[in-house]
Amino acid sequence: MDMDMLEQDIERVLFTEEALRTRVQELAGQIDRDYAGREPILISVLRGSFVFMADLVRSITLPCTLDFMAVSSYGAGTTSSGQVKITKDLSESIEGKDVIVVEDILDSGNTLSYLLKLLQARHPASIRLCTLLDKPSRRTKPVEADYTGFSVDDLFVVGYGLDFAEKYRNLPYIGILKPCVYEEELVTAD
Ligand SMILES: O=P(O)(O)OC[C@H]1O[C@H](OP(=O)(O)OP(=O)(O)O)[C@H](O)[C@@H]1O
Ligand SMILES: Nc1nc2[nH]cnc2c(=O)[nH]1
Ligand SMILES: [Mg+2]
Repeated sequence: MDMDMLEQDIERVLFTEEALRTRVQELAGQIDRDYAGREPILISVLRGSFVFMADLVRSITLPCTLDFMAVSSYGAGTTSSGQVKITKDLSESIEGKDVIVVEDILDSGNTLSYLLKLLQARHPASIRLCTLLDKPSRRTKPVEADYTGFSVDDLFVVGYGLDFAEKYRNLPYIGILKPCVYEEELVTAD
């Protein structure tokens, strides 16, 4: 599947490459100011946040370190199973550190409420959440981000790390899929 074929599945672009670049740079600027004199550790929640993380850290000018954690609750569909699975834990201790959790999207809050609790129990000096996208209307768990790129309506979005059935993560922008794409996937899944 080449990029042209991926593009054909997109109904509408919500955030262009340019809009994402500008906003990610602004978030990095806020983090630079808020953490001046400190050395935060940024934790990317895989897989969705890998593109955002890569762009964000390259715009942060402070010394910082990185780690990765893999969590999954969506399976192949567009709704959360509600069960969060840790498929890869951190490589380093976060005790006494200033942690910034980096996510692509905050939706029901299931993933983050589970993860933030788990990380709090490891006694970091501080913990903040930076999410590129927030869908506040979908929240079932009380999670709030400290840094938010954009708020979005209740639409299933793909691209810039975000997938549908593991595809579309490599699109450089964020958009919504044509309804026929979901229908095809449902037929294939039967
Ligand atoms: O607020 P929630 O309703 O929990 O949804 C948000 C989470 O769902 C997606 O991850 P997913 O579990 O699909 O795994 P992925 O990152 O590997 O795509 C997304 O990357 C967030 O981590
Ligand atoms: N790709 C994708 N994953 C999600 N996980 C939670 N919400 C979303 C969404 O809108 N798109
Ligand atoms: Mg994720």
